[in-house]
Amino acid sequence: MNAAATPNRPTPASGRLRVCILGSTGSIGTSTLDVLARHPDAYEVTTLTAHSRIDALAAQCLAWRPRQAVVARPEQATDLQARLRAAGLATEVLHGAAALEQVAADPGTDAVMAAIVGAAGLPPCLAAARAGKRLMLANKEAIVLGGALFMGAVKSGGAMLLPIDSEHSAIFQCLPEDRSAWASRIDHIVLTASGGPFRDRDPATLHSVTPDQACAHPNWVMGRKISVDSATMMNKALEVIEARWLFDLQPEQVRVVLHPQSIIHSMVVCRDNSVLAQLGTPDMRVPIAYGLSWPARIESGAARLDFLGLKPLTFETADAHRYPALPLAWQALRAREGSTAVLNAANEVAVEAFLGGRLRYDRIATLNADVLARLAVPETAAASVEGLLALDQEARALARQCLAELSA
Ligand SMILES: NC(=O)C1=CN([C@@H]2O[C@H](COP(=O)(O)OP(=O)(O)OC[C@H]3O[C@@H](n4cnc5c(N)ncnc54)[C@H](OP(=O)(O)O)[C@@H]3O)[C@@H](O)[C@H]2O)C=CC1
Ligand SMILES: CC(=O)[C@@H](O)[C@H](O)COP(=O)(O)O
Ligand SMILES: [Mn+2]
Repeated sequence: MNAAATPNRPTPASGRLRVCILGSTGSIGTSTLDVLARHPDAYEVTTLTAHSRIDALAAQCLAWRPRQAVVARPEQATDLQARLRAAGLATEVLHGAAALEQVAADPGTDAVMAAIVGAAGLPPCLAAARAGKRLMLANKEAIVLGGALFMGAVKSGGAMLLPIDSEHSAIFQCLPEDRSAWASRIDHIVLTASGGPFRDRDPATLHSVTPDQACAHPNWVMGRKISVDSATMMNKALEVIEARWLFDLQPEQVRVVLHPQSIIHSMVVCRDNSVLAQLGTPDMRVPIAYGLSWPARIESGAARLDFLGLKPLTFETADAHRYPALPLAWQALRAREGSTAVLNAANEVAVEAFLGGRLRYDRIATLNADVLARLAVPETAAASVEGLLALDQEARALARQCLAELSA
């Protein structure tokens, strides 16, 4: 196949890949800009988006001079537009959820970095997929919510879906470029999990954990929501579901092992029991650089592994007693389609409540399990975006009800 002729490996007149970053003010967004800054001749930033950090977005716009910027609300847009005009920038400032979809599908953009946190990222991801973009997916909640519908949009839109989540990038890096060869090669995959900040803590004491303690990840610096997910291992549960869809696997073909050093980012166990692993220092700029440059490789800024200076690489069982959220992934995958959307929605409500001081840490998994068990997913819910978004809302309402019951 002529790579240059495919829509996701475009050759714009400038010769530079035109990149939209959804969620540019976050951890993945800023790491993406860090990688892009190393390659000014290869990439151009067309679009930056933010939700609450408008000052940070303004600074990014001044540095990158994008064609478009998106914020959440009209008054933020008016304010930012005035600031950028005063600085002599022609950037058009848009606002709202529809604007995110618009910029994700913009014909003047070749590649979309999906770095919004949470279910809010699904509609713009779908828009990018339908428009045939190179879609670099960090926003795991979007694929957990979207499931088969998300993958269908990627296929029918002719998009190139590139995993950014470190584990899924690792698996992707271990697999051949020809996707039709994947099924015959893979026996199963092993996602590595750090175990988070409470790997050695007595589970009976987890009720008193504070948000700052939960966000103190041992190996990665990330946004607060994913940091809490890593502590509870809901992050790994979401990643199991994400892997099921990205690599078209059965639930039992996705396994998890604790690897506290986060040096092996995940592994493919092949049919012949050969194991392929991807290793590196824990730095998201590696998967981001690979998403931007695939199938080539570019400098990322990450430190190289020093094998002689490494601590021993160790492995442990991911214990369901310590991490009760983890088994919910397989439970949801085996239940009616749409159940993973329910689990994700419940978790978003639970984590927000925990970060806001309204839910005990050790009740996040309880709330998620309760919502998953109590909500009867309608048969056709997963057949349309509207059905999935309605299900997401229903699960959030039930989660808020469970929250009130747990706090009573
Ligand atoms: N951080 C990491 O290392 C990794 C992250 N991921 C995944 O990548 C995604 C982003 O994570 P991370 O960068 O850590 O998160 P952050 O919280 O650091 O950043 C989130 C970004 O999304 C924006 N945002 C938040 N809510 C909304 C909304 N409702 N609508 C539109 N934009 C919104 C934020 O804007 P603002 O800042 O202006 O409020 C910010 O730009 C998550 O899905 C996470 O699971 C996956 C692997 C690793
Ligand atoms: C960097 C990344 O991809 C995160 O999802 C990371 O995996 C979190 O680490 P654990 O969930 O393994 O603690
Ligand atoms: Mn990950």
